[in-house]
Amino acid sequence: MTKAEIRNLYKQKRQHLSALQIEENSIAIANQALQLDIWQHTYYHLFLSMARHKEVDTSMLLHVLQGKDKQVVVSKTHFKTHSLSHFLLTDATIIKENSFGIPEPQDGLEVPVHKIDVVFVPLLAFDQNGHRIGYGQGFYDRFLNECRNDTLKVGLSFFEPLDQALQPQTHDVALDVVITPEQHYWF
Ligand SMILES: Nc1nc2c(c(=O)[nH]1)N(C=O)[C@@H](CNc1ccc(C(=O)N[C@@H](CCC(=O)O)C(=O)O)cc1)CN2
Ligand SMILES: Nc1ncnc2c1ncn2[C@@H]1O[C@H](COP(=O)(O)OP(=O)(O)OP(=O)(O)O)[C@@H](O)[C@H]1O
Repeated sequence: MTKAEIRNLYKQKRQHLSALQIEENSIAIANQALQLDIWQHTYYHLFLSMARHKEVDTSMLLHVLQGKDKQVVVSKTHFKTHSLSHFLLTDATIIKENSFGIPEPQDGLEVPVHKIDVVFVPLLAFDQNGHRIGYGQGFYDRFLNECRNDTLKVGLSFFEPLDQALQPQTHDVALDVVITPEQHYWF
């Protein structure tokens, strides 16, 4: 399968999930995350889910992070430059959905990328080497390239890895671990 075919297949697979499956699987992913050795850090980037695209619901993970008193970083999407800017999530942060249905902070304290210790990464599909396919605009490829080498990159997926290996491009940064409802994969 080509990258475009995989992208479309996994978009469809997601659209077939019911609201209950999304909720249960997202809880299972948050519980899997709790088992991992990833909680010794300070700054955690979390993507805020696009409900219309039936992404993993990260609100349970957000509660976990807040319960552990972590610094939570959320991002604003800049479609013109295909870039993200990062803000500390506080009680005062106002979150609004942009025109793509991505909840994002309006303003606040901007966090420099190099401070971020752990990044939870959205994806459509991933392979046995930790390579991922996203929506194809390179937002996370760019962001992960800016991160420190020791920043932990954690993918979240409703589905198990692809059988076929993806051909990585030079800008592709491999994930360190992917969490699915059933298990997790370190690469
Ligand atoms: N929650 C979340 N935030 C994220 C990402 C993500 O995958 N998930 N992104 C990861 O890189 C970036 C945003 N990428 C996006 C890419 C495409 C569309 C979108 O809606 N595109 C088309 C068609 C999509 C479809 O066919 O399903 C549209 O306009 O309808 C939205 C966001 C940055 N922020
Ligand atoms: N670090 C980068 N600098 C410049 N261009 C980049 C960079 N990373 C990715 N791109 C460009 O962005 C486009 C999309 O990349 P790719 O198909 O790998 O996205 P993806 O991993 O599927 O999606 P995403 O990262 O948006 O979730 C490509 O045309 C690629 O050349």
